[in-house]
Amino acid sequence: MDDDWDDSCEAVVVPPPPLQNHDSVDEGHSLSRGRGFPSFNEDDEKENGYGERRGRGGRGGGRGRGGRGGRGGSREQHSDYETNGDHDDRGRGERGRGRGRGGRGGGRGGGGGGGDRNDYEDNEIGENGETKKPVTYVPPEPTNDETEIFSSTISSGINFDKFDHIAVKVSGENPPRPIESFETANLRKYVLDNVLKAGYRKPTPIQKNAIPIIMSGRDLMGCAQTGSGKTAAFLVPIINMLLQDPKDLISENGCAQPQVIIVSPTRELTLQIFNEARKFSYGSVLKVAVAYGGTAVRHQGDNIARGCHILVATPGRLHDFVERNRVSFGSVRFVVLDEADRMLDMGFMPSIEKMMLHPTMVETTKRQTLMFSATFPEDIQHLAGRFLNNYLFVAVGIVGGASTDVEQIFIEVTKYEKRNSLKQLIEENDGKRILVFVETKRNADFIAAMLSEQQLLTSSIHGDRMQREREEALQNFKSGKHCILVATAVAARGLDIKNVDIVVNYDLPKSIDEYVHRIGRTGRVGNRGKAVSFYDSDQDLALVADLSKILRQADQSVPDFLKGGGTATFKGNKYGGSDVRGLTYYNNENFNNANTAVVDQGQEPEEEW
Ligand SMILES: Nc1ncnc2c1ncn2[C@@H]1O[C@H](COP(=O)(O)OP(=O)(O)OP(=O)(O)O)[C@@H](O)[C@H]1O
Repeated sequence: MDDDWDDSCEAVVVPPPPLQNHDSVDEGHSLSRGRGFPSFNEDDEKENGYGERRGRGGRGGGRGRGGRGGRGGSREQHSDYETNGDHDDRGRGERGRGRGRGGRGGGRGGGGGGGDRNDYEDNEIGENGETKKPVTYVPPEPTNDETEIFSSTISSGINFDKFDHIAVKVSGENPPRPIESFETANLRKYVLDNVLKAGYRKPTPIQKNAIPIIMSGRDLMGCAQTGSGKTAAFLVPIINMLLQDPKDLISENGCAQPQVIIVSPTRELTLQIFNEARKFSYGSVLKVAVAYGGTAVRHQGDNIARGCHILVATPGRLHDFVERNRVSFGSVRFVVLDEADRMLDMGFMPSIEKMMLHPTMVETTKRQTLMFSATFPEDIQHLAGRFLNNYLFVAVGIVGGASTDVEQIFIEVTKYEKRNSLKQLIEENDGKRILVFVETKRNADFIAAMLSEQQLLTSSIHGDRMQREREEALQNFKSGKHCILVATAVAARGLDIKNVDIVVNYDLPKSIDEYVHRIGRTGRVGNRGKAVSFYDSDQDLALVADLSKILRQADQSVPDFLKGGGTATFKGNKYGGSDVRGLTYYNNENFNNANTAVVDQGQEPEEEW
């Protein structure tokens, strides 16, 4: 299963009392000052659930962790990518785009026919249909407080208006005109009010284009830089259309038939999209439900069984419910793949195929299929084509390019210098909110413990942590209670966190796509951000060409040690991204001239560097 790789260790989690909102999270779970990190004794780790770890609060952050650190250096531990798929990246292990993905595949067998499970235990279903240990974590109920619902938005920054100068390319047949404003987008009053309550004054380029495309009934592949409003670009028109043309909410024999299925690769991103969907449908009749791994099955199942228009899910948990006959796809009007390139690479493809080809799934021409990401390698676009129907392709700026609002700094280090470099960087940026990416789960714990010893309030998030811990870590970072979050790739994509001042790549990722997503956790929606990456030539040489291309595209200087590294592996170029169908691009400004004809001009040439 793709998204619940760590659930089996959760059998011993004691369900917390229902919490009204995240702010009321029990402080005892804090990871600061050495509390709450997984034991370094592997036996302890096996036997201890979260509760027991908490009980060791008095154990100093440092002792024992020092020993772990020594081992960390010599003992290679694979990342979330390679070992258990963490959220999403198991077995990927590639450098560069579109090549060498492999290793995971397979997905869970069985279940294609809807399954015959109708039980309602808290056990999750394993990869081969086996029943796993029960998971009892019940997440806090989502808030109903209007102010809180609408406060999650990041305020747009000083560069927001510069979005308008980014080249937008649309390809495909009969693209509708982009909208100029939310007020003239023919939105229903409820929806427009919610958009305005969220503080949106002007649509971003992806919203200007995607909203009319979706509202005209078309399929879409949308590519725009990190933090440029892709979520609202699909949620707003979908919610508008559901309200415009309401269909009965169907839930028969406890089996819900959602009209919208939105899938994303990680649990936290799924939860975030769920909250965004609640925001834009606030006050309406629409019911939004969420399903993601690491949480009690029964709890989510009960909510879903009451019927929902919109279901936001991770693929593993979604299939779990499908196999239990709790969800079917017979009423689907929209399927959305967020982080679509990730959802369609080898790791998640089996799950996506299973959903798209499920016997109950509405056929391609009778639903709308929408895919969004900041990165969209061409080989993945090819794979996507079979799930789409005569789609439009929208590229805002360079497909796969980094946000130009992020200043990218590289520091050349050896692996032995990394720790001191990190400490120094944190000292120099006292009080700033810093997100530190590392490659391995073990290292995430080690670095978090090391920083906690220095009295720096630190959380960590990775695939070996229990879901409750993951959500608390993220919440502590979001609320500013902890200034530092140490994360693996599980936090690289999609998370929208206010005031992230600096992203640190303590370890550079294996692929340029992930680099782009990681640094995109800062510098969002027109705000400026900074990314500092530790470059270790022993480890990171294969990424050099891609990094220098990304830097040049963002008009940033390339340090000498990143020059001359061969040919970049990805094809985004200065003049907009490419639609693999080789169709003509219509720039936004030329929409008056864009007619119904589609002219095949062939593939855009790769830009020379
Ligand atoms: N038109 C707008 N005006 C002001 N703020 C906006 C607008 N659209 C989106 N935002 C805000 O911008 C932030 C980033 O949006 P979102 O998370 O949808 O970005 P994204 O493009 O999906 O990024 P990523 O590629 O990292 O997933 C959110 O806080 C969102 O509320």
